[in-house]
Amino acid sequence: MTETPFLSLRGIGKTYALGRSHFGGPQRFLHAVDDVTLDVRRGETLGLVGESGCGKSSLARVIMQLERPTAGTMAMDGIDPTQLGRRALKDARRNFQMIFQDPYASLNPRMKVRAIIAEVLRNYRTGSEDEIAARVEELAGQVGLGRHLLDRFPHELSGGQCQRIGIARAIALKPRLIVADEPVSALDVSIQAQILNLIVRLQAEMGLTLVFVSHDMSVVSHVADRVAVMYLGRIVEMGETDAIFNAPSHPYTRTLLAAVPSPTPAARTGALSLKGELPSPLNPPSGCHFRTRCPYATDRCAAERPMLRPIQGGRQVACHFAEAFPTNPTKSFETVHA
Ligand SMILES: Nc1ncnc2c1ncn2[C@@H]1O[C@H](COP(=O)(O)OP(=O)(O)OP(=O)(O)O)[C@@H](O)[C@H]1O
Repeated sequence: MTETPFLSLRGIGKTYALGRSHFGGPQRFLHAVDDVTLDVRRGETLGLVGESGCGKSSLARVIMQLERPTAGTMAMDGIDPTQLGRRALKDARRNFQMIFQDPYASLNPRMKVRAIIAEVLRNYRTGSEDEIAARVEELAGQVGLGRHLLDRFPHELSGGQCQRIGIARAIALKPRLIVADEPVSALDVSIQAQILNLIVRLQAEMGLTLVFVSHDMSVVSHVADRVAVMYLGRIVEMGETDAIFNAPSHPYTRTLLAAVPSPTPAARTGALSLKGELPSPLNPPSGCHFRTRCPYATDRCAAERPMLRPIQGGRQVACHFAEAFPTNPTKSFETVHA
């Protein structure tokens, strides 16, 4: 029997209504997330990658129920959180927490670290004041935050230390799922590995299901079991991390891998460089959203949206020509339309 995934998204969409342009005309809608279907297994780490503006954060916020989806259904540990009222949603939130990109912005500057971490525990009435105080110390130890820092204010701490506080808050209620939205991209490169290692260690120790959002393929390769690549609101490729890195199938995935400084040699062979600007999500190209930047696009790509579908090698790809692309990356792309 196959295991029920911890998180299931089916046809999830998030559309923002933007009002009319300066010149009048019809109301404009921005499809930040467009028909996303995916599963995340219990205890698995799914990396969500794509360039800025592709909808990663919008999808993360929808999963966290910080925003409601405008289309589709979802299930989290068997319940559909979009159907919960405010009180039930607050209860359910114990089980899913978020780590934010900007560690300073997500912390109250007027509170000491001890109170910042305790706040989450008090909100959920997890115990007496003594128990909460003890739990704060325990959490500080778990995330590698020196106890002497608990009586400081956020502005007295480094970015890495602030992110450790953000992580302590996220794990305080022993959640089952964490969504980490670019958790290291605001940090010094020298600190990034420490924070990544901390997240990976906690994920393993706590058996967490983790959705890890990043624009950086090399960061994702360190943490994710599987990777979903997003482009203009849609998933274009999804599969095991090794498979994606060793033999990326979608032309967009290849362009992302080309930007990775020291990828596996196999991934680099046949890598493409991205041409042109990201089209406006207000007016995405017809058919395949990627076609305007794809060297292999044909008339079919403008006329027909490629759906995400399984191909050889245990991955799903949204490209009409996925089979034609060499799974052996030492073969050239020029063979695609030969
Ligand atoms: N509240 C909002 N109202 C209107 N448009 C929005 C809103 N939030 C996001 N968008 C738009 O939705 C699109 C996707 O944004 P989103 O932040 O989800 O992408 P992203 O991949 O996470 O990018 P970044 O890494 O820059 O945050 C962008 O065009 C963005 O301008």
